[in-house]
Amino acid sequence: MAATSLSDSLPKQKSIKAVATELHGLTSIPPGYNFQTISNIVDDEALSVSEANESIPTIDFSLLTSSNPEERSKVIQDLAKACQDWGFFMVTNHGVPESMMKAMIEACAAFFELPEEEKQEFEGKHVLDPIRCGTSFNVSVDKVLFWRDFLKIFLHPHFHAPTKPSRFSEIALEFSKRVQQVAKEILRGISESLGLELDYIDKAMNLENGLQLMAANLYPPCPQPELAMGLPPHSDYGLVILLIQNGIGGLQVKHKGKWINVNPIPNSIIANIGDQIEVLSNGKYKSVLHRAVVNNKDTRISIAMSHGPALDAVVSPASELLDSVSNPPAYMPMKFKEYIEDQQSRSLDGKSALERIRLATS
Ligand SMILES: O=C(O)CCC(=O)C(=O)O
Ligand SMILES: [Fe+2]
Repeated sequence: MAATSLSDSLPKQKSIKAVATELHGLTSIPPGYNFQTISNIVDDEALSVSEANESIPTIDFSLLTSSNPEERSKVIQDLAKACQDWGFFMVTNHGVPESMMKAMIEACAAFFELPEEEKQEFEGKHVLDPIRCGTSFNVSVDKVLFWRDFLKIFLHPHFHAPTKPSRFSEIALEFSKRVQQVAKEILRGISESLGLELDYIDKAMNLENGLQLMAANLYPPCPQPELAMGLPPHSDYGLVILLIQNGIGGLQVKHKGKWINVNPIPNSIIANIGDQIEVLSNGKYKSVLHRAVVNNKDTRISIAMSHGPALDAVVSPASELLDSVSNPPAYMPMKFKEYIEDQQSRSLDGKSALERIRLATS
């Protein structure tokens, strides 16, 4: 007889879509979704959302591929500044057609609309299963449930897609190729901005076999948005993450101790630096805490496209950037696959995965 794990014997956690539908018309959330019960007071400075009209910087992607050396060097400087000061930026003129971004969002919306039994076919068990849908973050360890359903798919080096809804696979294949080109060009720019060879990251991280992952997130309207949380503060694994959304806000970025609402320029793509760039740059570019808050009116969908090293690549600070006296290595080398397994199997908690490989440098 096949061994059953504990999670197999527990009742299945309902999707937030199903919970929100059942709540329709009610004014309070089930107690298990109250994020306030676990957020600690020290972090509550974190609850203050900046009133100032601050905005994450913008990078004009078309200049990254410019043949004019002055334009290129200017945008590399802008990129360096955006990575150092914010870790987040909006990418404009990226060349991914608006119709393709819309089609991808609609395909994800249609997936979440599937009957619950049909979605259950894609309920992966292991964090490295190539197609995995579920709710919250990791229900076997989450201390409270998050107001979020997700669909995670590995798109590269091997392409996977759910067989339903019917055009999902076709749309995802086209979208993933276009977005991967944008990510690769940004990573060339980041290499250059760090003073490394243009293709340093490409080679060192074996991007030919790099992991591209789609994480589609669904956040239905919530009757008590101030008590619930879509995704708690976290940084992302990977090198660079490119995110699109269905025009509804909810992403907040922590900047200088305050949460800043991200209001993207229409049709831009939001980019952020992942933990593996923090390691590779030896902390010069830091992955930045962000979270997804929910609202009581609109269903929000976001799609985060994560671009990482090959699963078996070992990520360590680039030796070219190190100096035994002034810049000793600040992170332990770690295989990307092991990093993902570690980060995804615990509860999502700030930058705790990166903390575990940080070295004392003084
Ligand atoms: O929904 C969002 O805007 C954030 C999503 C996110 O941070 C993630 O999927 O890692
Ligand atoms: Fe994230």
